[in-house]
Amino acid sequence: MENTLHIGLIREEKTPHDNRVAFSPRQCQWIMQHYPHVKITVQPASYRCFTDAEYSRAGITLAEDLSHCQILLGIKEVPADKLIPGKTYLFFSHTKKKQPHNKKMLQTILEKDITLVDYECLVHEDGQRILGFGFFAGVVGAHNGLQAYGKKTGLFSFKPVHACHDFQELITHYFGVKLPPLKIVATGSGRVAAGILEIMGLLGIKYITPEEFLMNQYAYPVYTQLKAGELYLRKSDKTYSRDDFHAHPEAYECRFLPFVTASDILMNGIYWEQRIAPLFTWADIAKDNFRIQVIADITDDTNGSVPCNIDDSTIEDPVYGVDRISRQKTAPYLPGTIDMMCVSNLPNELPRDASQYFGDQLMKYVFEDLLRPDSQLINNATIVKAGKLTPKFDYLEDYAR
Ligand SMILES: NC(=O)c1ccc[n+]([C@@H]2O[C@H](COP(=O)([O-])OP(=O)(O)OC[C@H]3O[C@@H](n4cnc5c(N)ncnc54)[C@H](O)[C@@H]3O)[C@@H](O)[C@H]2O)c1
Repeated sequence: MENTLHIGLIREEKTPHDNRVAFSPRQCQWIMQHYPHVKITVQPASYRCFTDAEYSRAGITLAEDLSHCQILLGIKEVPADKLIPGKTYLFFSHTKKKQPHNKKMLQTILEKDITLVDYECLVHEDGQRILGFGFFAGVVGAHNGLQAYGKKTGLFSFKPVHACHDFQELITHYFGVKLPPLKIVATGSGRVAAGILEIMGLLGIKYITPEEFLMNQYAYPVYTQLKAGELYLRKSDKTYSRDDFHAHPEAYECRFLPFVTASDILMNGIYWEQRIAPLFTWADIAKDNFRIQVIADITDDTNGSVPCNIDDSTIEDPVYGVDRISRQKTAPYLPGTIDMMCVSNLPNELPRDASQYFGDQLMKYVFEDLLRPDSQLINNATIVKAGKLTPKFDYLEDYAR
């Protein structure tokens, strides 16, 4: 058919290889049934969370050569030598903050007359991002944090999430689990926080208001959640306004400190940047009354909102210790350490569910726009159009040349 729109799902070539994908086999099937002029081709990959055979069984064509496709969908950055001239690419480019390691890629995108639409820049009218993997980062991070506490105390044990086929298997794994009394403080209110709360619900951990959490002890596991409004107050008048906080975070102080003496585990899911005050300081960590033993820093900024996040950890080896006095990295689970879970690619432990969720959001809120010749949503997220920086992103000129 002449006006067929060919979409390709590219193989993730960045190393280490990412196992996620923009559409599952069933989602590809659904799209082709509902949009007869759209045809999807999948580039084979041995490490993708859905196998080539699963795409084949769903009736999706697999092909190494995607040169017939107008639109190519990936997840992570595409190595410069793999970029096909003249195509429209969608992926997380990590270029809008002039990230040095992606400079060469952006230069090549300009040279090869490519159009780059960045998933991160696709936003709803109120400015909220449409696409993200935060929910499953929260799920996996909360699980890993609990697992670390179980290992530290010797009180319980879970299997790693990446050993589960999918989220459904993880849920089954939780049946009959009885956790000891413990107190968890979770921070944030976005997707990551929603994932943390999902695990709290699945394990029957009871919600307690922040005020009660600080005052009481419980004979069963409990958690509280601190959103930005509970975490930060303007120094001048002790109030909180969301817009003002987003614009002037440096004018706000952090109110987390009382929770360090009342919690066993911190699950950190806030949005953070340099101008935002950290949750506590090294001096607080060294004090005898610092009760937190395990920190699942899902936000995961090294030396960021959690000062004792001094390094990234990996899915294979997710936890390290930090000595509270010497501030040095140690083996985990020693007396006197805080045990840190600082994995930056948590959704890769549940790639099938994370991909499926991503594809759902893409289908619901972006796909129709992608098919239109002139969509405001897509235009706003287009960093490069046919080899030229768009006006919104022309501040990247010096970085890209
Ligand atoms: N470790 C991992 O694998 C992993 C995976 C995904 C996300 N993350 C990180 O977790 C953190 C939270 O992610 P998320 O998916 O929950 O984000 P989100 O976009 O769903 O939510 C972010 C929250 O921060 C608020 N926010 C947005 N802009 C802000 C600003 N300028 N100042 C203050 N607050 C602002 C929003 O209102 C929202 O409540 C991010 O730092 C993200 O990078 C880590």
